[in-house]
Amino acid sequence: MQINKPRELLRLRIALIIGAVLVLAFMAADLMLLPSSMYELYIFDRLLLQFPIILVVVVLSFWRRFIQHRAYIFAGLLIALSYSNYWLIWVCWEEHSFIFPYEGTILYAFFCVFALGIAFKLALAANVINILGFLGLMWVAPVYGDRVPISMAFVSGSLFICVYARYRLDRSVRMLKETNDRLLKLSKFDPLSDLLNRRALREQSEKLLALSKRHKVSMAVMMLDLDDFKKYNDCFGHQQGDEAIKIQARIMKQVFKRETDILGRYGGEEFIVVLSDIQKEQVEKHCDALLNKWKEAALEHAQDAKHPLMSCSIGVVFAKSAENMSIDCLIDEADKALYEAKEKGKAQFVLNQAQYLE
Ligand SMILES: Nc1nc2c(ncn2[C@@H]2O[C@H](COP(=O)(O)OP(=O)(O)OP(=O)(O)O)[C@@H](O)[C@H]2O)c(=O)[nH]1
Repeated sequence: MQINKPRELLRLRIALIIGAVLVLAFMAADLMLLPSSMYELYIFDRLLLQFPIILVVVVLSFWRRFIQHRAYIFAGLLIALSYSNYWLIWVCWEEHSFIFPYEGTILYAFFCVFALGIAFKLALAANVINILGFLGLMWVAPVYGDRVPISMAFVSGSLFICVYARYRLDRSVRMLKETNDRLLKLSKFDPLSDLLNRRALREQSEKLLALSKRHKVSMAVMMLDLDDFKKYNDCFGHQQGDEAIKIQARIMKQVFKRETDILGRYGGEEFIVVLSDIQKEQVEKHCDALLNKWKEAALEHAQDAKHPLMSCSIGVVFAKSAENMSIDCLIDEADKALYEAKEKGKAQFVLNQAQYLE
């Protein structure tokens, strides 16, 4: 997914500052709880361990590749903050026989995973390391006495819920993105031919026309129409007719391969190709290629059709310069050329040069 880097960076820095402010707020609350003999130790942990760790991450956020590596950095931050808390719990117990609360560990996990956005797999890894660390701490320093088992269950359970919630969230976002991509495709592409639909065809053609005008390059618009398609449908059925439409689309994709070539279904059995920066001779070659590919396909036509094999007629308008052109007038001209091709006996192309429009 594309992200807006400056905005994402700003959002993350704000989240880090909020995190630092929260640490400060909790410091005020903790200092009310702690005996004064422990102030020095506590302030060392918060101001000389946790604050610098957060500061390092803020500084890292100015690194060019921070966005790419942010999940690893935040996972590291979560582990470092949690272990600095474990150290404080341990030293408070060892040196002052003071029972320091463990709830901060849970808060760090939720903050880093959701506010900073550590994705599921890294969140899982970091929280497993933190759970193991807490279990290890309880093993070497059973600070909470009778409450050790429930404390271990509480920390493990909370961190597990944090990771599971992240998994559900990531899954929902992924599903939403997939649905969004599908809807975007549906809104742009014709499902039968997988070519651009009429609306997207118009939008992209307008853009290509504007570019062609700016760069003063040529343009060509082709209109393709399957010959005697009604007879084909009547003879072989609508479903076979759909197959012929798919073949037409496949042939078009085989012939037009440039990234800028615009291929679309204009409606029914009519298709449009818009080309830019192309020579007239190349356009003619493309038309021959389209007609030949239909011959190679050798799709039997209805008996009363003009030709024994399925074919298409092509009307082309070629403009050396796109100046003073509009997409509508180019399509109109291509349509007239198509009519000529049909009149002349179908299975052929007629190319008109749009001189009078220049
Ligand atoms: N199978 C199928 N048929 C379609 C589709 N869209 C339009 N058609 C059919 O295409 C046929 C077009 O017929 P006409 O416009 O008379 O043209 P034609 O029979 O190809 O005759 P010429 O253009 O003169 O060669 C109609 O019978 C439509 O029902 C589609 O998506 N699938």
